[in-house]
Amino acid sequence: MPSEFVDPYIDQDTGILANLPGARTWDELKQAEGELVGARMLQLFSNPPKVCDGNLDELRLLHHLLFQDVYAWAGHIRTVEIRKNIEGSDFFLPSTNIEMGIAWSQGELERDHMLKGMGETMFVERLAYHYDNYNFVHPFREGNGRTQRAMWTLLCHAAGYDLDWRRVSGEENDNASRLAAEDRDYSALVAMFSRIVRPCDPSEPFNKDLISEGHLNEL
Ligand SMILES: Nc1ncnc2c1ncn2[C@@H]1O[C@H](COP(=O)(O)OP(=O)(O)OP(=O)(O)O)[C@@H](O)[C@H]1O
Repeated sequence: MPSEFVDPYIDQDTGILANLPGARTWDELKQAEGELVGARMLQLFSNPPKVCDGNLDELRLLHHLLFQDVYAWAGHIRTVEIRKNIEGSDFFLPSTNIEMGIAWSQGELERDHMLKGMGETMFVERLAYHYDNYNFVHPFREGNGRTQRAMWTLLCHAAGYDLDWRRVSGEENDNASRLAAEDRDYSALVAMFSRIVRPCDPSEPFNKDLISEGHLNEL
């Protein structure tokens, strides 16, 4: 009989993700994550990286920067298979294919010139497509959404658009992501991004209002 799978990221004592702040319940962990990752998010955008092109090293750096106070494995790709906590939902890309999956997704972005030089309608459509590609890989055991929101915010700013995540709920983002992943239907992601993109001058610093309320951190 196959032995039961034991998730090495879970502390067998508490039953939740092993974590550096010492949280012992999911609620405690969510609160600690919110505070610690929120502070790191502000730090990231007070001195943003000059270049962002969606490669795996960059995602790992962003994940490490954001989650270093919470998880010992911050910045490391997952070694287990994961799916959304919905019964019957598909697993994300197998962990052994993560490098290949991000390399492919990044190649797609390069073919689209990192979303540069596009009018708003085209920009939003292509962003939805690429967002779904990265979503499907889910490189990390936890924190993919926040890492990805930081990445897209940086990349889109360089392409001439800011994203106002304050106007998105977690539920809308999850539902739109699920529709794209399961049915190849990008309409809800397109609607979401259409509502939150704003043209910007890439040579100007980030608009502080878009970052300060912590919506990049917790939707
Ligand atoms: N069913 C789904 N299929 C594909 N992607 C999904 C699905 N549901 C949610 N997502 C995406 O996965 C992200 C969440 O991944 P994960 O839980 O690893 O990240 P997080 O940073 O911990 O959470 P959050 O994004 O909620 O703050 C969401 O932001 C969304 O983009």
